[in-house]
Amino acid sequence: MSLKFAANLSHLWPELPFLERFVAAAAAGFEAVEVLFPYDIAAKEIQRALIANGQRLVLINAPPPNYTGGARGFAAQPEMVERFQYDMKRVFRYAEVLKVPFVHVMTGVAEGDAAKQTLIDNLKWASSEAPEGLTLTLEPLNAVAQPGYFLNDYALAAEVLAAVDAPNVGLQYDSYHAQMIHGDAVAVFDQYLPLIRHIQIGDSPDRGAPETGEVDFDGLFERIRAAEYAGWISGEYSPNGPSEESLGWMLR
Ligand SMILES: O=C(O)[C@@H](O)C(=O)CO
Ligand SMILES: [Mg+2]
Repeated sequence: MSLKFAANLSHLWPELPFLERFVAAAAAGFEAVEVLFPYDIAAKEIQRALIANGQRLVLINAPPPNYTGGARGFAAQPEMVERFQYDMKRVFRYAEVLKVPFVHVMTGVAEGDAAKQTLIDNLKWASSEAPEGLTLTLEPLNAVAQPGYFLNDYALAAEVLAAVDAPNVGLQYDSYHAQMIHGDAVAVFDQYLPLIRHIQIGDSPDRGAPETGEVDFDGLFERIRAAEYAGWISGEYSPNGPSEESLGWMLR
């Protein structure tokens, strides 16, 4: 089976103005892109870029940090429940206009049992409010990249997902974070495969392009193929040079 690739335009082609990154990604063969926080730009403008370049937007993050003071989410913050619901409604409208299939819900900085329960409750609410066809994802982020971030471990993500128990909420696997957190990105993929709905790839420890660090990409792509994974695989890393020259992983 052929794998489906996407380019993360928040990371790739950093030297280009935002809307020109769609053009560069199309020229490199990407029919799908993801943008972590597109909310600075009117949905219409992004829609125009997608149509002009024959692309679809497969993932955005929530909530919009430019709109909510820069925080990397607050889905696990007990005092922010009202704001979470308000912001998620805005995210749902944005996702609907752009027909986005995945929204990564960010937990923010938090710790403890109350934070975990808040995250579970917020996700239960969001899963029942999400528009048809939209899947919400949780992505464990490593403590070097996101100090104090609540969801910093795959086992914790699995625990939360089991408690939420909703078909439209799943795991976002990122090889860079998996390697940083657990030391073996391939083992993490194997262990949590049944929960994975979306994949991002980058190497560790510097978050460079695949094959510039410690992640075993031969092993990872072998497992992805063996699993007959039918979702998206998005390049989310900081290229050390022209982005076009960092795309060897697509040939796998
Ligand atoms: O891996 C990451 O850092 C991203 O996927 C993300 O969503 C953090 O903003
Ligand atoms: Mg990621």
